[in-house]
Amino acid sequence: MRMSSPDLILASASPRRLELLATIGVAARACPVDIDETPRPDEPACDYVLRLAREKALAGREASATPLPVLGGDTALSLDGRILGKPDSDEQARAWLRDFSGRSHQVISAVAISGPSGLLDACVISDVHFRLMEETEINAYVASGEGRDKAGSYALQGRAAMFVSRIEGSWSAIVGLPLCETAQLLSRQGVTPWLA
Ligand SMILES: Cc1cn([C@H]2C[C@H](O)[C@@H](COP(=O)(O)OP(=O)(O)OP(=O)(O)O)O2)c(=O)[nH]c1=O
Repeated sequence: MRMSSPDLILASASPRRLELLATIGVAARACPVDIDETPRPDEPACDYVLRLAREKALAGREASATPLPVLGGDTALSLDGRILGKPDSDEQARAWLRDFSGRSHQVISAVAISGPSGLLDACVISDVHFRLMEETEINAYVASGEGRDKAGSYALQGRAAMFVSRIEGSWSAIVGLPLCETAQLLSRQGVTPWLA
């Protein structure tokens, strides 16, 4: 992989989006930003993740002082009109997984890229169906710690794949960054390292 010259700045503290970008040949340099992630009253989930992705990209633009494009992303879940981010506690994670058991919820993922073409963004909604889970499985999964820093308290790319019987949408969006839409936005910002 090309390590010396990044294609863009990733306004994120999480290694996951860096790894996802690397899978499509994009080298990013991480620039962590700190923004308030509290949803506004009655804010629709897509509006919420788009707002946070844009705020991350703009905060990254200010913090990094670089001409490179700056990418922000955000992922949250929607279930019965509630927006779920990362769990506050193991107890909350267990309660959420009980809610997911035997039904579908939505994962909403946004990307925003600040670059020469302005601030471009996209929001992707995916349906994730969980099979019925036993209480012992839920307890063991939460105790594994895998879901602690993940939206909705699970990782589809990890052990939680055991519980997900089907998805309708974008796998990469569910695990943190919609790569199809990201590549299209990057092209519009003049970044196409996969063509080199
Ligand atoms: C649903 C799901 C989420 N996630 C992750 C993706 C995101 O990293 C995280 C959602 O939190 P985010 O707030 O979107 O991102 P982050 O805190 O990891 O990184 P930053 O804010 O610094 O950019 O949940 C998975 O890894 N797998 C999954 O199956």
